[in-house]
Amino acid sequence: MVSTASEPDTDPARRAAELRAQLHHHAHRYYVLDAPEIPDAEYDRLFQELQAIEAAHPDLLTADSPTQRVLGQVLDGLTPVRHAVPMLSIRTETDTTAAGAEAFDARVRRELGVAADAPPLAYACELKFDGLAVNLRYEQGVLVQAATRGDGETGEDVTHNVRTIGQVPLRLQGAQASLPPVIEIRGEVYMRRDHFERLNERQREKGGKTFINPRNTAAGAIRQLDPRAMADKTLSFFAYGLGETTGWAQPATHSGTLDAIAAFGLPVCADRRVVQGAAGLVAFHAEIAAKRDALPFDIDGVVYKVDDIALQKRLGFVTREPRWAVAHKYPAQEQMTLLRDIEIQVGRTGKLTPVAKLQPVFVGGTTVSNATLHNLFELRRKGVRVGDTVIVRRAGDVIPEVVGRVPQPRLAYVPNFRMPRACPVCGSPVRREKGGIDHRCTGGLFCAAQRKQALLHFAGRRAMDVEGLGDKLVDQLVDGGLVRTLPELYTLGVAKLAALERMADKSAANLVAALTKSKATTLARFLYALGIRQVGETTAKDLARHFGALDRIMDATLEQLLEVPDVGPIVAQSVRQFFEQPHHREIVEQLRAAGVHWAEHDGEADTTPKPLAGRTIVLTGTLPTLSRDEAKALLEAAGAKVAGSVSKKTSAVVAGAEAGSKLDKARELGVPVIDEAGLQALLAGGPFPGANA
Ligand SMILES: NC(=O)c1ccc[n+]([C@@H]2O[C@H](COP(=O)([O-])OP(=O)(O)OC[C@H]3O[C@@H](n4cnc5c(N)ncnc54)[C@H](O)[C@@H]3O)[C@@H](O)[C@H]2O)c1
Ligand SMILES: [Zn+2]
Repeated sequence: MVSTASEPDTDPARRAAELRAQLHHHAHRYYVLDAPEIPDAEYDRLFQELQAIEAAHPDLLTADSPTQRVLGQVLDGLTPVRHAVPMLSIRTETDTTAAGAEAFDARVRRELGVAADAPPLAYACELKFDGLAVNLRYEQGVLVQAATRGDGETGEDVTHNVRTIGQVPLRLQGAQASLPPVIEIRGEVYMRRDHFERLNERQREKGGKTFINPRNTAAGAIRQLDPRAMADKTLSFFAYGLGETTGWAQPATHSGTLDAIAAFGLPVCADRRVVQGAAGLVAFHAEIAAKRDALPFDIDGVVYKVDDIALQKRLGFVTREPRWAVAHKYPAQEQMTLLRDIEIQVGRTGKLTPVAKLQPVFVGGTTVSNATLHNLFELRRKGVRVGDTVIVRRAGDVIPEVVGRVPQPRLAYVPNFRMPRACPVCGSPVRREKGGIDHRCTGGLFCAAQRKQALLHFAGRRAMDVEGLGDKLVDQLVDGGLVRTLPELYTLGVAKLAALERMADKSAANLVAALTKSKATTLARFLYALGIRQVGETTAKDLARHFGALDRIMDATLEQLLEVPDVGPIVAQSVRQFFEQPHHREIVEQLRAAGVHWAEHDGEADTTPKPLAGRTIVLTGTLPTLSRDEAKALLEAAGAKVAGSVSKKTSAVVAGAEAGSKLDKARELGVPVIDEAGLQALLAGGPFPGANA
């Protein structure tokens, strides 16, 4: 563990006061500002330390101690709501082993005075969602108010925002007469992990501020004054309990109550079960632990509740917690640790990612010593520097990331991190596109980090179309040092290949044959195969058509490139940059020397007839003889643009067997529909059908 401040005081009274002050500060950051400075696990440690001191020195207990009250507060601007039934906290069992569950069962049985040989108690087991508690008040079946927990007695009115959550029904399901006059349903507003990742991905693309974790994002969004702040955030909801009810016969069990709530149309999580005794609790805890990473949302534990409502009533409450429930935690998904260094990793697309080298820390169930910092902009915005105490998050199968630093003074000056000017893998210059966020190695095919990706792309069906050269084989070829550059592919012989694992003589011979076959290609395919950034299939075709010869493309100036229809400054720049690299030219020469060839023409002087110039065609369904790619190639050769979806601008739809929604759309819009025979007629220069030209 890393200490956050100077050495703690050893005098219990002074230490207790210090802890109370710290906990109040962090509770304010967390509950009121939705901007915690330390991970929950650290807060919990401080909390437990205070609890332990108070237990050992009861005279030090104060009424305002964070251990005695729920610490939320009403935010300025939101209307306070007095809860008819207080919203409590839940006692936490931090012993993440089976002992945690056994201790709860033993306590409940003792408090109920259950005999040692009595049958086991039934418990309703649920997930502990990591979000924000809200109370939904329905009157005559209509949602009239949604409120946060606040300090438990008084929450804040967030009806305006909760209304925007699609999963929360504005009206309960069921016959009007069967709906209770008043029912308050309690549950957790949360953000799914994929929604959170997407939100942050968008922020990163914009160079905007990223959010720390789904919990604080959800809590922050729901407490905004302006519901427009919710627009780009998708929140979800799970119901787990009740507040005030009138005129409703509540089922006799908690699990039955949740069934009834589900029948009203509220989402109730399917991962819940009624179990018997401590053994059942332990089994549930283990079962959920195993699937925690695969859940689409964050949980920080499971909750056990005595299922029988009558027993719940007998057990009652202590200060801030019911006696009949406990939260049994899992290892935290956020921890703090020391940032030892920042290194650069070069990805398969050449992107340079700053990676945090951490003092190893146990987070989200594994020991983490590397975590991503995404990009220079994010690193700078988070303000992290080597030597800082940082917060690391690892949740689900998302790669661990540094989400921020723990604010504390630095003892020494540490310079700000800078991106290297040369790629640490291949030494090529590093560039950032104008207005872009990412730094990239310009080494392309020359860079070992980009080699596998480059080979796979090169061999792809729409590129050089080398049959049988897939993922696994590329891994073997590169890792085994057989292929370091694209041209080396063509030096592979049967003997070398057959020596590879899982490679028989026959398959080696097949691959060599496929490589030989791929040498006869087109200029467009070859250009596309080189993997020039921004040059997709269509652009490659445009360039090939316009220039006609590779040398003219390699030597083209920016101005000349910009003359190509549909080529803008970003593409032109990228083509220039690629061919400015001497090793790229070398690779091209070596490929030509290996026998890769294509037909060239005089470019502008291209005189092949273009009967379909200016037409946009959509292909759908299976044609009797032409494959989709063949049809596309023929159409493009005739000057047509092949589009993926039907609109008013579509000139015609070529429909084959099992054509689906595109055909319906064409009919709806009155776009002419033809079959393969009709297509052949058009290619031959026949008249164009229908009115949509
Ligand atoms: N990082 C910080 O600075 C900081 C500061 C304060 C609090 N915290 C964190 O907040 C948590 C403590 O807070 P608390 O008192 O708000 O909540 P709690 O952990 O005591 O649990 C009560 C809450 O659990 C939620 N919950 C989720 N699933 C539930 C289910 N199935 N049934 C019932 N309730 C369910 C409800 O929102 C409920 O209000 C801790 O995890 C603590 O680390 C962190
Ligand atoms: Zn490189």
